[in-house]
Amino acid sequence: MIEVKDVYKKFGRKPVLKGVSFTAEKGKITALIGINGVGKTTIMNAIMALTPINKGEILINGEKLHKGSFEKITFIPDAITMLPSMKIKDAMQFMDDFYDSWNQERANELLSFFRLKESDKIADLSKGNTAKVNLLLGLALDVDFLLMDEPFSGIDIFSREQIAEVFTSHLIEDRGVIITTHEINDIEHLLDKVVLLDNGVVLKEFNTEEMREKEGKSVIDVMREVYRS
Ligand SMILES: Nc1ncnc2c1ncn2[C@@H]1O[C@H](COP(=O)(O)OP(=O)(O)OP(=O)(O)O)[C@@H](O)[C@H]1O
Repeated sequence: MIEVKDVYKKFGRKPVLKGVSFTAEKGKITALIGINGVGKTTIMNAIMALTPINKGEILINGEKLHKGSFEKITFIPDAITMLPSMKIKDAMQFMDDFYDSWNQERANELLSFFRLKESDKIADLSKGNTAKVNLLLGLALDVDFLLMDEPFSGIDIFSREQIAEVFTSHLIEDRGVIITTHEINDIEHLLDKVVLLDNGVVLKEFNTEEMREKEGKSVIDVMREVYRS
């Protein structure tokens, strides 16, 4: 489980996170949702220890992030900054050399699923195909938790559907996923839990199935209620 406990973060004098708490479990997809600038990426960065927090605690399977944690958790950022000068096959080799958890079989499956060619240079790919490579490099790691920041950003509807399909086929198994997205419609049916953020705090955290069954509300219905009140 990932436990984010009462996390505070300021940039200069500007408070961005003001006591954020939520959990994300293995085998489930948890979505962090909120308007631009609410602090979703900051939370992802804090979980990965890419940005220091001012107060609070973040635990992964009950432990603070340490060197060994990077074999348990991986982050797929929204812009591929990794390995642009490489061909896809060299990027895969790099990942294999770097991570014990690299799973080449899964990488090959994803490569053919996305119809990517391993001889293609990453820098020459379209935005959608770059996002797919990004996803492939993250998903082919056998980790417990996967953090994905805006995997649908700037991607056409067909590629979005393809990526959403990967969520069900390759992603979950017994892994835990935290995703940030503005494209709720595409993946609402895949989400197990939603964390709605605003103004540096969690406004509401709910289980999507329970919400549907007990209150007959979709994620969008709850968002309308929470953000318009
Ligand atoms: N390194 C930084 N230095 C100063 N301010 C920052 C830094 N990183 C983020 N911020 C500010 O923190 C706030 C939250 O940013 P963040 O990127 O976490 O939001 P977000 O919810 O992911 O937004 P979006 O939906 O647009 O991706 C913003 O006001 C942003 O300008």
